[in-house]
Amino acid sequence: MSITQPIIITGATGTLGQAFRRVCRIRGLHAVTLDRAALDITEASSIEKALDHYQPWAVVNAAGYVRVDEAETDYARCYRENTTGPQLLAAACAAQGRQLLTFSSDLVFDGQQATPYCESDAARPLNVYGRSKLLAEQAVLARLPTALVVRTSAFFSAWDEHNFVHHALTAARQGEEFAAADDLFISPTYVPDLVNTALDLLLDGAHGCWHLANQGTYSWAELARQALQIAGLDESCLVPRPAATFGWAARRPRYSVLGTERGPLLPSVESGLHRHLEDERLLSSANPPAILVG
Ligand SMILES: NC(=O)C1=CN([C@@H]2O[C@H](COP(=O)(O)OP(=O)(O)OC[C@H]3O[C@@H](n4cnc5c(N)ncnc54)[C@H](OP(=O)(O)O)[C@@H]3O)[C@@H](O)[C@H]2O)C=CC1
Ligand SMILES: Cc1cn([C@H]2C[C@H](O)[C@@H](COP(=O)(O)OP(=O)(O)O[C@H]3O[C@@H](C)C(=O)[C@@H](O)[C@H]3O)O2)c(=O)[nH]c1=O
Repeated sequence: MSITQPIIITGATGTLGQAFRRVCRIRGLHAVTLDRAALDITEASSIEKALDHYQPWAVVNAAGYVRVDEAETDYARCYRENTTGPQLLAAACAAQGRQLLTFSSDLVFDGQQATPYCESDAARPLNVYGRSKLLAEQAVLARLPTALVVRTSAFFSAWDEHNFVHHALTAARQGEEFAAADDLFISPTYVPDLVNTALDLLLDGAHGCWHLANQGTYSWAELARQALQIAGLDESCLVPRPAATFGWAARRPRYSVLGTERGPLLPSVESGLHRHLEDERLLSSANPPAILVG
């Protein structure tokens, strides 16, 4: 790669896209984030135009369709954004000799296992979103075997408000009840850890499927409880409930904890929660560090 060539990041308006922009800035990596208008991943001509214009050494696909329940009925859009998009990106990167990093999910698994899922474990999704992600993995690696496909899960970060931990903390601070599933077990993932490690792997030329999530097995209710405990908030607002009582449209695996046969690369969930709360404190202070803002 030439140092004048950037990384281009799709999905500029989303949680992951914004986190990549921040981390690249912090690390001094030359990166350009592109929103849907600048690069629509479902349009081959839009991809080609962006690649020709920026001549990136790598493309990070942070775009996707994440509304797991709506996907059950909005499946055409879900497949277009989660499967067709990555497939077109992989074909374009293969044609032009560029590297690609794209993201998949713990929801490719059916939850029948009782031990953490590794990269080589059989994937059998239970819902439309999970199927769209599994099809994407297969399509991407078939077209571009050197692509880096990262399976990850259950984002949390203080860098935006669109996540479960933020909602739990906000409810507790406002003295409102917060119901959380106590029978779905997941791998919560602190977005800055994910982004830093995914970039390390990309820079190292890693390829194939990797599981990246913070270490620990949590139900959603346990995740909320630990966040409240670390924040020193009253836990009485927390209402642990079985998932079946939420009336979600999409089935979810009972257990989708991500392990890895490549060696764990991310620290514990507890460490991520401490840093989430520290970031919150810094961002709400009178003079937040410039590097953390925007
Ligand atoms: N959130 C989570 O807990 C997890 C997420 N993931 C994966 O991480 C990725 C990012 O998720 P997250 O940041 O949470 O998602 P967000 O919903 O926050 O962001 C999705 C982004 O994708 C963009 N986008 C959608 N369709 C297109 C398109 N056709 N062309 C260009 N951009 C498009 C959206 O743009 P616009 O604003 O225009 O709609 C938005 O910027 C996804 O692949 C998701 O499956 C994996 C595991 C867990
Ligand atoms: C808002 C809220 C959610 N939940 C549950 C529902 C859900 O299972 C979980 C998180 O809610 P969400 O709908 O945000 O996430 P959900 O769609 O289940 O989670 C997934 O997102 C997709 C994109 C992924 O790829 C997965 O890794 C996973 O994180 O927490 C509660 O228990 N209480 C609440 O108040």
